[in-house]
Amino acid sequence: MKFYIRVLKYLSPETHQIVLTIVVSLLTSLFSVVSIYMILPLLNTVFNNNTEQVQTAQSAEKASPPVHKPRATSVQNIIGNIDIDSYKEELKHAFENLIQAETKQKTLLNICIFLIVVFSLKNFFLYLNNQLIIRVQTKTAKKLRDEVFKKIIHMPLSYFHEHKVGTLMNYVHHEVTVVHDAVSSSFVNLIRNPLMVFFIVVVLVIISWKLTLFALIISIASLISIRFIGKKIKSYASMIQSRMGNLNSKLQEVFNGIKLIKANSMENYEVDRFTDFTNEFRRISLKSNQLKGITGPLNETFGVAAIAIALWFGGIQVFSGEMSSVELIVFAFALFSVMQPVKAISQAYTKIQEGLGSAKRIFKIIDAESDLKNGMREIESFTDSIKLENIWFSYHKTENSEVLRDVSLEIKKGETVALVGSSGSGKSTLVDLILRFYDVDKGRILVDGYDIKDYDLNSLRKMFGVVTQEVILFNDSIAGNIAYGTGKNASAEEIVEAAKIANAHEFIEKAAQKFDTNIGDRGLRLSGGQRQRLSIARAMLKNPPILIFDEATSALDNESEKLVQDAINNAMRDRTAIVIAHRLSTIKSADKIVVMDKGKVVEVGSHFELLERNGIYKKLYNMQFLTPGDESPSFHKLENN
Ligand SMILES: Nc1ncnc2c1ncn2[C@@H]1O[C@H](COP(=O)(O)OP(=O)(O)OP(=O)(O)O)[C@@H](O)[C@H]1O
Repeated sequence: MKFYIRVLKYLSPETHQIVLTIVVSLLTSLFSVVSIYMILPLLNTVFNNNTEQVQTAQSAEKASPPVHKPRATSVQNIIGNIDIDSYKEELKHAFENLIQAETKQKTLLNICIFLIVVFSLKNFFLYLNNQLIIRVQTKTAKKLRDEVFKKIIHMPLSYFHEHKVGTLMNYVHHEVTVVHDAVSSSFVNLIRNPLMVFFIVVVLVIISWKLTLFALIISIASLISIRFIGKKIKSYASMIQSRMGNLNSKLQEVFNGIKLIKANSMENYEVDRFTDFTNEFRRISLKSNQLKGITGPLNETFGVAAIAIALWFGGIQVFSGEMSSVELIVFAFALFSVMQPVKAISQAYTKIQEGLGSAKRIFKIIDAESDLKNGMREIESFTDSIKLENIWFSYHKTENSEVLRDVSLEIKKGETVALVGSSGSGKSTLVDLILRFYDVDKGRILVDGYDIKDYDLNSLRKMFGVVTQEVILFNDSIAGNIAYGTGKNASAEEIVEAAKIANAHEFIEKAAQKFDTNIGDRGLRLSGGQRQRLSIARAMLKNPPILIFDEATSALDNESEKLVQDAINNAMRDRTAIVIAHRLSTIKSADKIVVMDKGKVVEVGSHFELLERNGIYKKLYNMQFLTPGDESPSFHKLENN
């Protein structure tokens, strides 16, 4: 219920539209019922051939054996002071006055015209009603979708490690759609259909309260059984929902790693895994649909049973002269008409339950607290240094899982600091902590003397330009890709200038539409080195005081590497830079080389100081450059320098 109220709160700004929807629902229901009730005078007029003069329902009734008095008494006995029969008579009179004409034929014509008008109005209001519901429902879904996306995108990086991409996509897409459907179902089945049922029941009671009572008992039995099945369906539905998340993740994983799959001829293996998955998915869908399928036939069986009992009981009343045969026909028709909304109401329970389940999951996302608290301090420029003071960090927050242990380091403005060390020694993690993708467990990181936790995250990250090995490019023009993330409208000149610094200008000029060339989905139409240089150009346009290069050249061939390395050297001029590199050749000229091993800083010094120290750096250096038969040009380059 709590969640239902919360979903309703999303609708609350649309109060005027909701009120209008209710009014139109009322009119729709009213006209639907009037159109059913109109059949009574129509049948009376058509079936009564005895007189030339107007044959009204009342006169038809009067022509039948006297039945009202004993019935009126019995109704009064049961419903106290309410004299239903006299209301019924008044209603009939009102109708008859409206349609009565001098001849039977004219009366019939009036009835038919009235019928067309009433049905037209009913359908007009039905259309209006549906349109109003769609407006509110799509607005609610849009609001929810925007909010979920906004929340997710602002969550810290750790959140994305904990949640599969497919599951997150499922929240934004599928779960919101389920709530969207539940909203319309709520409007129709909590407002329009109940009103419709109410009005039809009034008609039924007017015709025969006894028959109505029978039908009501059957309806209640039907509702109870549907409710029971609804619960089962709900649990299957949420199971399918979570599997849908897995499906998205699975597809994402496979298509992103398509190169790896093909290189290892793993297509068939992936097909088998996918087939296992779809088999399981089908099994659950089948079970859920088996249950869903029972709902319809069960409803109809109960509905038909209600009508059959009503007809049997009504027939006996007609035999005993308590009601006319025309009334019985209209009663059966009205009862049949009430079945559809009752059925919809009973099925709505399942739909609304599914919607509430999705709403619950969506609100869990919306309410998720980010463990990275934003600071208030703005940082306009980098003036002094970055200091890491005895920092400890672990991804899993369990004992002995620390990735960084008691790391202290100072990076002064204008310095180029290189991080080296074996794979998994914690270099990238250290950089991620400086960017505050995660918070340190112990110790602190200071930028210009203030803890980075005190800074506003956006303003802190504006100080950095990051170039990583995996370059993320979008399906946009080259210029658009370079300008991404600058937060300003970069001029064409600025973009060209950035491209020049990044050694990218030459290949861009050769492209079909130069800077306007679309680079295709994820930049696949570019070589690795070109992508790297675009990424450097992007960092240059942002013009940050501190640059971070994470393995920026490790995936390139020697020619590309040289171009990218030159671009990096250009970019680093007059800037503070943190460089992570596996190839030691690329960081030889760094002011400070920090050697990391198993999460600790083990050596710090210049290239030659570290070689002299004869420690881990020397070992790494020997491994990379002095292997017999190593023809690495990097080696020659280093030695020639
Ligand atoms: N998101 C993560 N969740 C859990 N553990 C992680 C995560 N990222 C990295 N690690 C672990 O932290 C340790 C340090 O990883 P990190 O990427 O910082 O090392 P690295 O020195 O940059 O390695 P490489 O040179 O191979 O990139 C490794 O043991 C790695 O498995």
